[in-house]
Amino acid sequence: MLNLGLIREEKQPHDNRVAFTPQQCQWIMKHYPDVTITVQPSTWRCFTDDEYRQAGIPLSEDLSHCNILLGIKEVPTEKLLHGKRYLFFSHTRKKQPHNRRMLQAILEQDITLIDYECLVHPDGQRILGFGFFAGVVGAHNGLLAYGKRTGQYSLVPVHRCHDFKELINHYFGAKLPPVKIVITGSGRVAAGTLEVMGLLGIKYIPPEEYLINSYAYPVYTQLKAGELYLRKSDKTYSREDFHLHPDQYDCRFLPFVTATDILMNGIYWDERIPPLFTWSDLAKDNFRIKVIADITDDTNGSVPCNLGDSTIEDPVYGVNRFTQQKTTPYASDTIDMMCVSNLPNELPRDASQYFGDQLMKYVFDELLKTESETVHNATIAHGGQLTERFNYLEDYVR
Ligand SMILES: NC(=O)c1ccc[n+]([C@@H]2O[C@H](COP(=O)([O-])OP(=O)(O)OC[C@H]3O[C@@H](n4cnc5c(N)ncnc54)[C@H](O)[C@@H]3O)[C@@H](O)[C@H]2O)c1
Repeated sequence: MLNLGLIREEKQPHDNRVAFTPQQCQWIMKHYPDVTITVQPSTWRCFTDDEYRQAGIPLSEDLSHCNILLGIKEVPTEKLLHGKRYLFFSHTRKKQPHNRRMLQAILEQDITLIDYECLVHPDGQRILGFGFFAGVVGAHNGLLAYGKRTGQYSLVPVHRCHDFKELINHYFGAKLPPVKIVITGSGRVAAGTLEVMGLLGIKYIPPEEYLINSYAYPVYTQLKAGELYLRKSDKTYSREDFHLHPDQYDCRFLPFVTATDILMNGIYWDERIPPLFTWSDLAKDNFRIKVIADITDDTNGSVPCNLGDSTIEDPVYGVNRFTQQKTTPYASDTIDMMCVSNLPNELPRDASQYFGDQLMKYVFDELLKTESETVHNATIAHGGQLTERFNYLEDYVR
């Protein structure tokens, strides 16, 4: 018998997402007679307690009978239950200082920690992530900001919509000016931005044509890593080599800054990868980009004028192109930056459903097995010890 518990998100500020929707819970209980699900009540979850109740899913404050507890964000140490098997995003594998105490408590309390982020397919691709809806919301927010800046159209903020379906209804009849949009990346985030392009009927143009032509209707192009980076020595690109030695590559984004109104950035980035452009490029007269939806969202990262996160309530700030200072947006010398770090929380019902679908498809049966390589490889702590794979965290917890 497997007793699953969906825990209430306790980390501040409260996250509104959940691992399984009421309908998904119902489906699981119907198809897996040996599995029960109990939901800890919550007033801030995107699905209400009543929605679970109506789906026939029991609610209980006490989850001590559960053998697996599913959350989303880190669990405050005082809320951890001794000896349980937990799945959530622990953000400990890079030795994040703010989660050190939590991992220590997990070890002290004999808890098994399986980290969603470490669950991967055999080819190394991550199984779970919220990137798709980050891409959807980020693209929408970028367009909304451009509409505010130009005064040419207006869009409803996503977080005012009940769900994605309602957002799509708002797109009916939306007419955009002949704007040029560049999308970077090819992962889940990029897929979400492409979804919005499709829904709004924005036309795809190959990069070479996009660079030299003007259009009487809205268009976008997409730059994947292979189109963005070239090895300095021989002007080639190999994915494997780039991932190993990104510092040996040049970035080819610059021509696009003179041909683009909105940048939607969804490319993977770390410190060794060259940025898309520099501050001095930004100060030049021919720098045409007016709005950047930096969905990747690394402060001073692939987009150097990302000066830190913005919030769902106040998603856009301005950056003065010459003084490099943060200011109010939509002024003549500003580039307007959308740098929300928790975009999927604007569409929590859909983001949760998508997450639950992936969890169901690729992880659930693994959890039921006594031995699973997928689960084993994502297990950070077990029986009061770090697992072999995560032994490198020893100095972090000691
Ligand atoms: N703002 C938000 O709310 C939000 C939400 C989710 C994700 N994100 C960020 O967006 C970015 C993209 O996320 P995603 O979900 O599309 O990722 P993804 O895992 O779906 O795709 C990442 C892409 O980067 C490439 N990649 C992976 N490892 C790489 C490496 N070492 N070097 C170079 N390229 C590599 C992959 O080939 C893939 O094409 C990430 O930085 C992520 O943190 C932001």
